[in-house]
Amino acid sequence: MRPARFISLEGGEGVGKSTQLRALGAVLRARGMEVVETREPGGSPGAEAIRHMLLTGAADRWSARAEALLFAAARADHVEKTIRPALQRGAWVLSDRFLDSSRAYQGMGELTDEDILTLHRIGSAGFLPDRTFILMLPEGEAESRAYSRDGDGSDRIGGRDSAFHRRVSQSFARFAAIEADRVRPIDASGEAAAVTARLLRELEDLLP
Ligand SMILES: Nc1ncnc2c1ncn2[C@@H]1O[C@H](COP(=O)(O)OP(=O)(O)OP(=O)(O)O)[C@@H](O)[C@H]1O
Ligand SMILES: Cc1cn([C@H]2C[C@H](O)[C@@H](COP(=O)(O)O)O2)c(=O)[nH]c1=O
Repeated sequence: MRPARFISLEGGEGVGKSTQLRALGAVLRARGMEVVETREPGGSPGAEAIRHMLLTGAADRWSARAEALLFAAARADHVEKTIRPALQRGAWVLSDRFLDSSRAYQGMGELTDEDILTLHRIGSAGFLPDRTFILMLPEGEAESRAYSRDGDGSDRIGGRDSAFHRRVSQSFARFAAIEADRVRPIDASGEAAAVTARLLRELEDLLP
């Protein structure tokens, strides 16, 4: 029997991660697999409480260092309480964002990529997904998808300026280029069903 797998979906705001996570979950369940759909920040009661603290309030509510530590703490709880137990009982776990979001959002300013990886080693023993998909979409398209969903209301981090979000997207693209074994770029344009088909092609070698 093939082992349970941990898959993360990553990318900037509005690229279609949540939509694809649900679609992928439905396809895998139709094959008889147990699937746990989860998200970050969040995915366990403790991490959901931290999510609320991270995504609400004033833009300067947290310093860059406090913010990175809170994401790492939420992830530690998520891994321990939700992800590892699900994998141990044989379920596949699909997570809407994981470590690479911290690397892309928190690891390119006051803190470096190495700092974020160090926090992850401390918080979650360096636990990594078996495969990570980076959903890629031209900037304007992602923005208009997010706008059609949220209007002007975005969360504390989503509301940062477009230069910030451009750097985030560039960081994600870099991870896909330099960590090609784990991290796969996926063209997120076109119909949702076409994107799901691209994801499944890139997952085929791991499927039972
Ligand atoms: N392939 C697609 N074509 C057109 N619209 C789409 C497509 N996929 C998703 N959408 C729509 O775009 C919006 C953003 O999608 P979704 O919430 O899945 O993105 P996300 O990456 O999870 O966003 P965020 O990180 O900001 O939460 C939603 O309104 C969704 O219905
Ligand atoms: C995991 C993680 C997330 N973020 C940011 C990215 C988004 O702006 C929000 C999460 O909102 P979503 O609608 O659920 O995608 O949080 C981050 O900055 N760092 C992280 O590690």
